[in-house]
Amino acid sequence: MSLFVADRLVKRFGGLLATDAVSLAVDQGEVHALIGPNGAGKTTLVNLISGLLPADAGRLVLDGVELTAMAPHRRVQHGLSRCFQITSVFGGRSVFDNLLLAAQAHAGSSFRFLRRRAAETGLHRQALELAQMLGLEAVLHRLAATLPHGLQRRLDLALALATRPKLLLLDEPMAGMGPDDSQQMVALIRRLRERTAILLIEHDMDAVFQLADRISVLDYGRVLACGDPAWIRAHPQVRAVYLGTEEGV
Ligand SMILES: Nc1ncnc2c1ncn2[C@@H]1O[C@H](COP(=O)(O)OP(=O)(O)OP(=O)(O)O)[C@@H](O)[C@H]1O
Repeated sequence: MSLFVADRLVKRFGGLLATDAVSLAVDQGEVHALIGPNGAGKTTLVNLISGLLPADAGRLVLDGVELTAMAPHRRVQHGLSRCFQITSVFGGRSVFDNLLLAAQAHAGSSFRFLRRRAAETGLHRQALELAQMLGLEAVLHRLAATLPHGLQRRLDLALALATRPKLLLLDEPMAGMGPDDSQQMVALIRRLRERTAILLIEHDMDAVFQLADRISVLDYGRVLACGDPAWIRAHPQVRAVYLGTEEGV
């Protein structure tokens, strides 16, 4: 059984059917990419999954738990995390403080029964572990706002991971990056799949084809095709949708 299932999701904006009975599954350890031309409905779908938008119909299930009617923060408690295109770091705090605050926010009551000192040590360890995982050890004491773009995006990712997600929604992680930063991000995301399944929305087709185990193509709010990268690359309708755009597959 799949870790995550979206089943026949529907979202209307007035007369526009932005999400037209979309079904999608993500397996444990999988990177599932969602691609499609501008306006295809990718952002709407991710907003339905994270709970920012209510669905008009359909169901969402993560690890056997029905998320459909849950508020966004409760979905996070049940293992869904989202890394936004917009940065969520506290610019005026150090990288380490950001990581510590995120670990603390998630730990919440789970450290309640530990003595204060033990709780602090546990949180410090988690913050350092996140820094190591994302290659941020060298900038731990820098103010987050002074980091170059690529490192800020990595910090964003570390903050999303602090909630120990089962499924991570990654919304254009390569946006605004040059080729070097993008390549480093690809390597990082590849390592993350050991920790969490990933639903990746990305316009950078090189990154998508390097990372995805499976790709779903959205067009006019519907899933046009879903399959492994080789199959998608050869799919005549997918090629037709992308033909003539810079994102040609
Ligand atoms: N809040 C809204 N009200 C009305 N229409 C909306 C709203 N949000 C999105 N839409 C419409 O729904 C359709 C899907 O938009 P969406 O932003 O989900 O596409 P997308 O695939 O994410 O596009 P892009 O790649 O440009 O981000 C578009 O026609 C868009 O204009």
